[in-house]
Amino acid sequence: MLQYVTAGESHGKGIVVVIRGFPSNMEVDLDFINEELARRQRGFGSGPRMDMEKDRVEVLSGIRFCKTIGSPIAILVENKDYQNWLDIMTPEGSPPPDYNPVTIPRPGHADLAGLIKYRFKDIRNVIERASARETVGRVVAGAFAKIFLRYFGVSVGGFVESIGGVRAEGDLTFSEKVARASNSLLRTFDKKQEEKMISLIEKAKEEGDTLGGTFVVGASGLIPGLGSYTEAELRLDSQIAGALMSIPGIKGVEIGEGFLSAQKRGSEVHDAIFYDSLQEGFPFVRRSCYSGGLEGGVTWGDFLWVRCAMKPIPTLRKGLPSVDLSTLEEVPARFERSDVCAVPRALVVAESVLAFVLAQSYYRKFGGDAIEETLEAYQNYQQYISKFAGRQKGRG
Ligand SMILES: Cc1cc2nc3c(=O)[nH]c(=O)nc-3n(C[C@H](O)[C@H](O)[C@H](O)COP(=O)(O)O)c2cc1C
Ligand SMILES: C=C(O[C@@H]1CC(C(=O)O)=C[C@@H](OP(=O)(O)O)[C@H]1O)C(=O)O
Repeated sequence: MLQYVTAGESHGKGIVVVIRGFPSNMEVDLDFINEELARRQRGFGSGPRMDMEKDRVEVLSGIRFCKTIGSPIAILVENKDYQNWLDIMTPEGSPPPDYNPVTIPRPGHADLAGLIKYRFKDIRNVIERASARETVGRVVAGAFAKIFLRYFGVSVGGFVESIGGVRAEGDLTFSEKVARASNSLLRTFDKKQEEKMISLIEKAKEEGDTLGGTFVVGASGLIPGLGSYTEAELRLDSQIAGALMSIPGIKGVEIGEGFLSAQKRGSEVHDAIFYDSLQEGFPFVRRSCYSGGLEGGVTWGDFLWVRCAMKPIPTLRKGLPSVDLSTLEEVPARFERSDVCAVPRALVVAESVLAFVLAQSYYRKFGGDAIEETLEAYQNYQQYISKFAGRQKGRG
């Protein structure tokens, strides 16, 4: 079973991720993992913290001479900002005499709910772990997953579709959109609309406000048969939705055109099946992908896509009404250094969690202690898939 766990506070020593279950002998490109971390840091609308941090992995275990050795992989990514928080984030001693606990919760953040739940007096304890700084660990795990998926010819990507209601437009394929988005400031594919989005973010910033948006993530090169309809938790759509929904700020996930299809007739949204004898490998093709590439919680092969909605950032410079819990007075919510819009950064996190779920489903299907064994099982399955049409013919 492929799994990971992250640990670490936003202003603590660093973020740690422990990943278990990857087979041995997998080539690990640390430059690629560091580039994934850098991608998570970039994106118009980010706050000043992203100029301060230079996220890079320090491998603590599980890799030798650029290859996995089958043991748990432990990685540390240091927080540069820790140096400015030593006396506040120290695991030892007690708070400095002039330290003021945080007592004004921000609407939209975990502050109040976390304070109540964990019986704290200082919201700082909540902020530190609820912060999306933790997503550093998810991107590291996702980068390993992307490396694993490459062995099977799978690539994962995405693009921003809208910010604050301004939508990118263009009749392009998924991969064309991903390619165009990859070197744009907001990771979107429509230059013209991007300018409008940037102005919107600048205006929100000036006015002490924040913005959210939507993005699409997907994968290509998939085999048919990942996931299962046999048990609720094995459905790949539920695993993907759960993983994406766990990203801080993500409030909506739809598989393919989930919400649009609710307004249409079946004949308009179910992806018809065609037989193309010239198609190599798997000849049953679809000419549309409203379903997002999943039926019954199982991939039908090649392509899969999902749309996510991110709410506006909860920390507003012009704080919404809140209550100072130490006086019970109504006061504006505290402002603490923050992003204005993190949709392009959240997209990188979403790619990572999607990659990890897909890596889990490949590993569940093919297993193996060493990557050679995983590939052997995969090749057997590929052979079965390529002969599938021939075997079925005449059986009806
Ligand atoms: C990449 C990324 C960056 C974020 N940056 C901030 C930020 O700077 N300030 C903030 O208040 N929230 C930020 N958020 C969102 C909060 O972490 C999130 O809204 C909060 O943890 C509450 O969780 P919920 O929105 O899922 O309910 C960010 C989220 C992501 C994914
Ligand atoms: C640190 C990151 O994002 C942080 C996420 C975050 C939040 O509340 O989620 C609040 C801000 O934290 P800080 O006030 O320490 O700058 C963001 O910068 C990061 O993405 O690496």
